[in-house]
Amino acid sequence: MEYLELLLKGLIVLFPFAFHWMLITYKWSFRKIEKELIKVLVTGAAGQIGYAILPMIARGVMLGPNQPVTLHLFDNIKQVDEALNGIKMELIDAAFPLLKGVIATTDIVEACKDVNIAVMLGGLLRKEGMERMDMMSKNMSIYMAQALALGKHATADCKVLVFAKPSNTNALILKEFAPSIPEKNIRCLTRLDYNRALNQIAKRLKVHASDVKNIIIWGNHSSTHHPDVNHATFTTKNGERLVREHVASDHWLKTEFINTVQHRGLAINKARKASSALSAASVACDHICDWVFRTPKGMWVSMGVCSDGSYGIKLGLIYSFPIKCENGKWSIVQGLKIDEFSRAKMEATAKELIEEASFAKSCLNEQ
Ligand SMILES: NC(=O)C1=CN([C@@H]2O[C@H](COP(=O)(O)OP(=O)(O)OC[C@H]3O[C@@H](n4cnc5c(N)ncnc54)[C@H](O)[C@@H]3O)[C@@H](O)[C@H]2O)C=CC1
Ligand SMILES: O=C([O-])CC(=O)C(=O)O
Repeated sequence: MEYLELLLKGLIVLFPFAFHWMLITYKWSFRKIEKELIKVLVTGAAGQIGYAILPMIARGVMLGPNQPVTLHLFDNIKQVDEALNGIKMELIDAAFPLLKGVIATTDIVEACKDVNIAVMLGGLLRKEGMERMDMMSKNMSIYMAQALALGKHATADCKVLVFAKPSNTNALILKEFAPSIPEKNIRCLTRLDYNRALNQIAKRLKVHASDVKNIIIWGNHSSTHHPDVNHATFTTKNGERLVREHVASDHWLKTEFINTVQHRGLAINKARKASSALSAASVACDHICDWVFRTPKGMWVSMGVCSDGSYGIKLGLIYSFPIKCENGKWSIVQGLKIDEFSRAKMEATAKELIEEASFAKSCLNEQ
């Protein structure tokens, strides 16, 4: 009887503590499920790629199925003001569970406010008869202005992915004019070239693209980039095999393969009379997903990043390298053997980037 009384008294004393503890654990378990909101800026959002990528981001393709997002849509041409609002209405109507808000604006400051990720699609496409240098100089001043706004208004660790061409050099300008954003966070997209190369090899070997890995895209996202298969492998029933040995045609690898990959964008442009929006949007999600989470074990991808001098590439150039990622951090895959053929191609594409960079500098000095 005494024991029972003692136990009862003990329970009465302990109950408020136990209840409090239960409340805290309950709140914590909720916090674990509810991830912090990520704000994603898409510039040039009223364009072709914008229309393809926005629903992908809202559906969790880029940042995972549990990640709530707010989308910041920016486009700067007056006529697109209405189009932007139309896209906003569509995004709302689709009722994506992860989409917590949409801002559609032609004001770059409002667009950049506190964004965690910036997908830079905005820019001028080269029209027929337009000089490449003309297109480049116009896009460079656009990137300078947007870099200033991003540097001032985005979050300090904002991750930036540049699409708009010349994408490596636009990213370089962004790096120069947004010094508050760590240079490790400024990238350009060469994943499309990478995936295109996987597909050409897969077709040749009669396997699926997902069975092929570790091709490298070196250099510029232009027709000088070099798709290198010297370290690439593919999966068979009997284990991994070297692509180069099984293709068994150096001639094909050095001519048709490279040429097809380098000019695939042009071929699609000719066929569609528009850029490769669907595939570009999809691989941009692959790029950011790998960057935020990780590249699968034993596998690398290609991304345009700021050169640290690896493989003899000029320090500071935005150049496509083999990249591994883990938990938001990335590194250039080191120690790969480079043959004479690849070395010459890597230098040629670096030379083009050096020329673009000095052209950019001269354009910006004139302003
Ligand atoms: N790196 C890559 O792998 C790829 C790059 N691209 C490039 O991505 C860019 C976008 O392609 P699309 O969506 O097909 O082009 P698009 O012409 O359909 O859209 C571009 C959008 O940018 C907007 N824009 C123009 N000037 C702007 C400025 N100053 N600020 C903000 N927005 C501005 C336009 O109003 C338009 O809505 C192009 O430069 C294209 O060449 C395309 C495919 C692959
Ligand atoms: O030329 C374009 O706008 C499209 C492009 O970069 C590509 O498909 O690789």
